[in-house]
Amino acid sequence: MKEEEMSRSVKKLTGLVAATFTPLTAEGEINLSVIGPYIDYLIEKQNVKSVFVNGTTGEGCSLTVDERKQIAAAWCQHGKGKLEQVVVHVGCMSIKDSQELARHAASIGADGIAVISPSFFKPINADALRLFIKEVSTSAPDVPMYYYHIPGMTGVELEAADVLNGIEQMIPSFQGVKYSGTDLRDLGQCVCYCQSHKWSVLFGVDEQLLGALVLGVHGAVGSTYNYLGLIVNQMLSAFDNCNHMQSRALQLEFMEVITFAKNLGFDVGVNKQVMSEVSGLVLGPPRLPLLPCPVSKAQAIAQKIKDFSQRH
Ligand SMILES: CC(=O)N[C@@H]([C@@H](O)[C@H](O)[C@H](O)CO)[C@@H](O)CC(=O)C(=O)O
Repeated sequence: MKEEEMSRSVKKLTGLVAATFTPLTAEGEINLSVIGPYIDYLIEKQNVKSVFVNGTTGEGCSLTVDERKQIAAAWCQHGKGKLEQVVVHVGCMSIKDSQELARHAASIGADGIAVISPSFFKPINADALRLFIKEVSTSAPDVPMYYYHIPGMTGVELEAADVLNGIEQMIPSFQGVKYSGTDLRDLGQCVCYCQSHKWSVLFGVDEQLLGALVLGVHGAVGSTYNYLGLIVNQMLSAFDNCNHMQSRALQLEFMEVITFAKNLGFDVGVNKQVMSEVSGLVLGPPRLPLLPCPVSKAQAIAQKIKDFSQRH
């Protein structure tokens, strides 16, 4: 499909997208039975209707290819008629695994796929990373492709704007970038480049979202929208209505909550337990090397979140 045809047919990815956790049993096996109730919780309790599965929050890189397929299929199947978009993260260390996951995502009707940079053998320049993304996209040529920029986890510091430069010549299905970084100059360059192609820029540092909205990002993908979606949607509305006092107040209060969490230690394993405490969903433990979170720590953070939610 050509770039202009793709742009016409694609549902633009905007607004809040929950980066979902992966439910595991106490024994550490994937637990698909939670996904149906999880979708109902996101929609009914958080007014969040799009998801990003098998990403960082979903411990995607700790799962087997087969597990990732089962999880992606369950989100697509249970989300049919309920969720607006299911975007599947297919990034792996092996390009063959990423291609297999991309093919599978296309077969289950995913609304989009995303890929991080490989991080063991790292691309030496933007050309190499663009080529990697292209070779993955050829396995799902009609599925919108997003580059998932998260240098804090991959250690790949190539500027996202450099990766975007000219990518439309190589990948007609390319539709934007998920920017989980704090370099606002690079982010601004991505916004400019994406605007000219009608692509989406989705920000992934939840506690800094307001700064990115000012630069023109189209939405946000993050872990905290699993349990703070209602509040952050209020912030988005305040921003859209130019109520800067209210949007700033909400963002600063949000930062307080994240600072409290980070001071206690806030990794995906802790975050997963916090989600279980707040939502009542039984998401189970994280997978090694992440360690289970002491319930008391998760409860302290969950209480901060509940207090924040109840104040608005
Ligand atoms: C490093 C990390 O996990 N970052 C989160 C944020 O949502 C993060 O949890 C949040 O900003 C709180 O610090 C997301 O960017 C991750 C993400 O989008 C994903 O799970 O794929």
